[in-house]
Formats: sequence, C-alpha cells, structure tokens
Amino acid sequence: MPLVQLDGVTHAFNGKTVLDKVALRVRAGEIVTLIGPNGAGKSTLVRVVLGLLKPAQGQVQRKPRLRIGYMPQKLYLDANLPLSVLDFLRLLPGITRDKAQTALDEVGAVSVSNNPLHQLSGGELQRVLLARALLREPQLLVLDEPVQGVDVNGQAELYRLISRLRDRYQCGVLMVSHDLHLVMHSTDWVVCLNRHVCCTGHPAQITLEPAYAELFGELAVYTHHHNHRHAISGQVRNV
Ligand SMILES: Nc1ncnc2c1ncn2[C@@H]1O[C@H](COP(=O)(O)OP(=O)(O)OP(=O)(O)O)[C@@H](O)[C@H]1O
Repeated sequence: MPLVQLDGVTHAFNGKTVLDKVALRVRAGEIVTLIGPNGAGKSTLVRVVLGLLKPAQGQVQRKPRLRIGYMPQKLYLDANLPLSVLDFLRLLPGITRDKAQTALDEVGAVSVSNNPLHQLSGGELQRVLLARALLREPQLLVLDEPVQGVDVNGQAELYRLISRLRDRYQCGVLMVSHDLHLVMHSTDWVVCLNRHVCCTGHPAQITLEPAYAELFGELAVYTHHHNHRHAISGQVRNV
C-alpha cells in the first residue's frame, strides 16, 4: 500500500482552479519530486498531502497512523529570540538533548548545536530543519524546496543527504523543487505540475516530454508531439 495516494484532487481559491484532477502516489523507500513553475500549485498540493487542506474534490488516502516529517519552505525567525539550535529542536514534545544531538549528527550539523538559530547559514538552517523533520521518525518525509538559500555545491550535498536518509530509513520522500537537473540523480519519480499534472515519469524520461519542455523551455528537448499548450496562467489551451 502506498504511504499516500491522491486521485482527482481538485481545488480552487477565489474561483481560480489551482489543482485540477491531480493524482500523486508516494511509496515507502521512494523519492518523488514535484516540479513546476511559480504558482503551479506545488505548496497547495503539499498542504493537501499533509492534511492541512481538504481539497474541494478528489480522494486522499494515507496509510493508517502515517508519521510525516515536514520541512517547510521557510522558517520565520525572530532575531531577538536567543534560541540555540538544540533549544529549537527541543521545542518538539518528548525530545531529549541526546535525541536532538543524534538527529543533528545524522544530518551533519552537530557542530552548530549550540549556535543561535538566526545566525546559521542557509545550508546549516536547512540541515537543522531536516533534523527536526527526522525527530518525528517519519515514514514519509515532505520537503518543500529543501535547498532554498543554499549554493549549488551545498544543494548537491543536501540532495545526497536526502538520498542517504531514504536508504537508511526506507521512508518515502516527497519533495518540491524548481530545478529538475539538480535533483535528477536523487529522485526516482518526477511529477511535473502546472495546476494539473502535465507529465510524470523517471527523471531521465521526463526531460524528453514535450510538456516538460514547454514548462522549462531552453533546458529541455522536444522529441514528440504534445496535445495541449499552456497559457501564461497555467490554463490548458488546445492546439
Ligand atoms: N490560501 C490561499 N488563498 C488564496 N490563494 C492562494 C492560497 N494559497 C495559494 N494560493 C494561490 O494558489 C496558486 C498556487 O500557489 P502555490 O503556493 O501552491 O504555488 P507553488 O507552485 O507552490 O508556487 P511557488 O513555486 O511560487 O512557491 C497561486 O496563485 C497562489 O496565489
């Protein structure tokens, strides 16, 4: 049974359809990457997966008692709040100092344990957020743009870390990314979203899809015919 399975998920905000009959499935041990341009509905879909948003239509099935570890896109920090990394992780109920240290060790961030949270670099903060997600002992890790604010080398390292965590815990991973080329080697399945699912497949296949080429332009290669185009709003236009 998949950890989570969505079928025909449709949702609108203020009369504007943001998700249109979207299907998605994540199984244990699998890394699924959701890619799409700004406003494509990626974060909205993540909220549906997390159970924070009930879609107007469609089915959402989660494995019973599914434990989800979530890494948000952004963390809003109050620079006046003197919170160390360890204090921050220990805000989660039941987390001891030892458990927090182990999670930091796991993500290669033990050296910043006592540093003030708001003084971390982009890459260090992302690792700390990943450690926090791991503390829930997740069966499903949901990562919304996990490499934001991280330089290119750091991004590749973070993706390798995510793959290692998947190998070690055999958890499913759903991650959101803007850039398929960077995540290509660390993902098993790609879902290309622009309010509806434009195409899905293995990372190497997906770059050959005309729908992918249309969304991501010059980086992609056209090889076969596609039966619709997208208006700038993301609406499908027949050709
Ligand atoms: N709570 C809300 N109320 C109204 N509109 C919303 C709400 N949440 C999202 N939207 C709109 O839905 C659309 C999709 O937003 P969403 O954040 O899911 O896109 P995204 O693919 O994650 O974008 P980005 O890559 O920029 O983060 C956008 O037009 C956004 O303005």
